[in-house]
Amino acid sequence: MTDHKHLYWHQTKITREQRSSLNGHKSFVIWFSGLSGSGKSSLANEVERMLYDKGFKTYILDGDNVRHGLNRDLGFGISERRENLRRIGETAKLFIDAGVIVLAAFISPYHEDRQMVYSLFDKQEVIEVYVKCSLEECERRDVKGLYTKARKGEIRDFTGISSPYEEPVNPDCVVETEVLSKEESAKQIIDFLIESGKIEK
Ligand SMILES: Nc1ncnc2c1ncn2[C@@H]1O[C@H](COP(=O)(O)OS(=O)(=O)O)[C@@H](OP(=O)(O)O)[C@H]1O
Ligand SMILES: Nc1ncnc2c1ncn2[C@@H]1O[C@H](COP(=O)(O)OP(=O)(O)O)[C@@H](O)[C@H]1O
Repeated sequence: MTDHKHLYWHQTKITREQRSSLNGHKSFVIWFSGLSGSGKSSLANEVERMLYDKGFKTYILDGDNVRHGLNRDLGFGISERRENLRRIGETAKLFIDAGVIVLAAFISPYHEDRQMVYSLFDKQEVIEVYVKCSLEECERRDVKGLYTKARKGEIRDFTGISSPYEEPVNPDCVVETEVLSKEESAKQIIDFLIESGKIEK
């Protein structure tokens, strides 16, 4: 374990409040959790486009992309998924401090790990979105052909097949991507952000 007792927190001259005020909006994280193929990336991109069009500063953190760089050393075992989310949480925190709205799209399959990530933030800084779609439909979509490979035993610990997905217990939004179009799903989230006072119209 690294010894942190000789580290000191440096207070910056420009505060988060000043950055928010310059941007003209609050910063927070929208955390999209759901099975592979449930629609996390598509939805995060659609919501980002809508926010961008309204002039908000945004950034997407996405499972596949982050695992190409920052988390390229991590696999899909229980402890590696946990470390994956911890690093992403800390990264999201930096973006929030910078005044940016973060859209985080990660399977984040374990209840305990999601709680660990959310505990890094103030309660009002995190919105949990459950991107809900049945395993059958995700497999039917099989966007990247991963379910076929997982069924053949070519991918270990694949969520929904050989690794668990624990549904969010009390999410702020449940988006049913099997029923709604991409645009309707994104609009549901934008409406929630407005109703909950996170953004103005
Ligand atoms: N074993 C296994 N299980 C699940 N997913 C796998 C696996 N191996 C590779 N992939 C690809 O990695 C993407 C999920 O990464 P995440 O960082 O979101 O996963 S996690 O939150 O740490 O569980 C996931 O992306 P999405 O399909 O966008 O969810 C897959 O493309
Ligand atoms: N309401 C919806 N929201 C998001 N994606 C949807 C929706 N309806 C259908 N889809 C489709 O489901 C697939 C989801 O893929 P993707 O966004 O990569 O999922 P994930 O990031 O969860 O793996 C895309 O082909 C997308 O067009």
